[in-house]
Amino acid sequence: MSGEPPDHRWMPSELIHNSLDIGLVLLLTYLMLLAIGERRTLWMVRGLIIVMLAAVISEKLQLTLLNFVLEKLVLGAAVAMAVIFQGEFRRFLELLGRGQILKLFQGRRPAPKVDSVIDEIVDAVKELSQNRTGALMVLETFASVDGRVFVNSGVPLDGEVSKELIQTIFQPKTLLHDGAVFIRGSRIISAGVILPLSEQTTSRQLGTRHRAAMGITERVDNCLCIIVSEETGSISLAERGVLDRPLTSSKLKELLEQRFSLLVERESVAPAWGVLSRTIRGKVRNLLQKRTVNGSSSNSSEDKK
Ligand SMILES: Nc1ncnc2c1ncn2[C@@H]1O[C@H](COP(=O)(O)OP(=O)(O)OP(=O)(O)O)[C@@H](O)[C@H]1O
Repeated sequence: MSGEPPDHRWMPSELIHNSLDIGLVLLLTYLMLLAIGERRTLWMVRGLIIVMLAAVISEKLQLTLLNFVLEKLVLGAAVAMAVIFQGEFRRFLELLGRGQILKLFQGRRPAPKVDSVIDEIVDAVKELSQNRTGALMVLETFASVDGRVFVNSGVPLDGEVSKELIQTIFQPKTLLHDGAVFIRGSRIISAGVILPLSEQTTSRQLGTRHRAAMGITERVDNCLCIIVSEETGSISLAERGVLDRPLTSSKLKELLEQRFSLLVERESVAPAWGVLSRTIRGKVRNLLQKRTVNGSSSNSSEDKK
């Protein structure tokens, strides 16, 4: 009869059906977690699952307003995560399509540890200093550095930070030894980078390598510069336009552990966040530039009139 209220009681078959449904969703989620395999990302996915469960419970308890809010939250979070983890989704779907889903259960290349990245840099600096090989390194810290601040962005490398790679780059016979190396997290992004020089008057001992380190750190707050002097082998660290020198390698390690560790962890644990934020910032910048160009062209056409 159409006038009868709907029966909200769960039938056994409905219960079995729902359990199967939930079981399959959990299995799919588990496979996704294996595909993602990063600690902070796992927390985010777990957070989403908790919100989803809360939405289901609020629906069962007929808390209409709460359920409405939670459903919208789940939808928004799911869309955001699809954007953030597009790489992981692609990997998951690729493995599924190729019938290689078992690969998810095999170990992934371990993310580089913060300490090991700093150790590699400090070991390289120590040897460069002992051999009196000049070196200049820009290290991104708490946010990404806009490459346009460099006078010349050098040669792209995108290699894992290692003592051997850093030492090789700065050998005087290599084509890349002139200029700075740019390090983001555990990656050497580029070499042969030309930095803007500082206008500050410095000690006569300090030439353009040190002025370049001061110049970039004056302009960019979220970076550090390590300098190894070719003349004296002394180690310096530049931050916000100020040189801390001379440093021992153990002091350098201590300073890097205080300042550099966060970024390395961020890049190795949740690389997708970095990519997403850079993409969004790039899009906003392009949009603003377009608006400025449109604004100035419409102004000039009005002027002509
Ligand atoms: N603007 C710059 N950006 C990046 N690297 C630079 C820049 N200017 C100079 N360099 C690097 O510094 C080297 C020259 O160092 P210079 O001798 O002038 O400096 P310094 O501060 O006295 O260092 P050192 O103590 O090693 O001699 C260049 O060969 C080049 O590799």
